[in-house]
Amino acid sequence: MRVVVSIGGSVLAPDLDARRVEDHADVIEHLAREGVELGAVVGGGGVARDYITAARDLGANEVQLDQIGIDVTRINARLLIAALGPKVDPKVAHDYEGAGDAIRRGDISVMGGVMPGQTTDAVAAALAEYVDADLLIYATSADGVFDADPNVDDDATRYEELSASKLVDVIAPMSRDAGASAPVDLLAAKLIERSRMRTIVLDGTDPESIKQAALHGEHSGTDIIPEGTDDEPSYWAQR
Ligand SMILES: Nc1ncnc2c1ncn2[C@@H]1O[C@H](COP(=O)(O)OP(=O)(O)O)[C@@H](O)[C@H]1O
Ligand SMILES: O=c1ccn([C@@H]2O[C@H](COP(=O)(O)OP(=O)(O)O)[C@@H](O)[C@H]2O)c(=O)[nH]1
Repeated sequence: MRVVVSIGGSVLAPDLDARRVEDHADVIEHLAREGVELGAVVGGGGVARDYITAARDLGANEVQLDQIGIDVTRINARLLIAALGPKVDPKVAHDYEGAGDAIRRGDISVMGGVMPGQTTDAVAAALAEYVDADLLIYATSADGVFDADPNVDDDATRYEELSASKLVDVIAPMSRDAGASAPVDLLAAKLIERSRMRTIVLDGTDPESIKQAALHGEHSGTDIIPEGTDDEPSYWAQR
């Protein structure tokens, strides 16, 4: 089974805490020991937002801000690599071929951002499509996709299940500025739709939830189900 996990910066690095990174690395290593082939994509978190805010005040344009964001995601990727054992590719992959090669030879590959105009959500969706992953997991700071921002609207309701095309509709009105918050970005939603990738969006604050979702499909977030697929995938039934 091949899984791509997107660990949002809000989950891995809201601030710098070695213990939190270690806990996520432990789960990734556990999954690898269970025979799961893994790509991990990490976001920029609070540090990226602080840099982006400061650079915006200094007059940087959105592409320059994205470039700063990408640099920070790659620093966070290095942090996760530092916490992972010998089965990780020690290089932060800067493109999908590099990540795919590492995953195919049995290493865990870690990526950050790759280009302006998107977020690491899109990187994770493209990597999942490129390596023909069985499953894409977004570990973010909200427990799934809601019909409004749950941190702002007390009446926001979580979708237990969404088609990819409905996901696109929910995400489309959200901001695309550097540092914006959304459970997944619009390009990611479009890539999930075209690749028909089975996807889970969950609260990754407790990394155990990533483990349960990857190994058993159990979680309390949102399932993005490819249209026309009703059955549970066979890799979960086998466990
Ligand atoms: N419709 C929505 N459903 C879920 N979360 C949303 C929604 N709209 C906005 N958000 C916000 O998006 C945040 C996740 O974005 P972000 O902090 O960038 O996460 P990550 O670090 O995982 O990329 C959530 O904490 C939530 O406040
Ligand atoms: O391929 C990428 C990945 C990231 N970013 C920039 O880096 C920021 C931080 O990345 P991300 O949003 O994925 O981090 P998170 O929200 O998970 O903290 C984004 O807002 C973008 O400005 C980018 O331009 N291209």
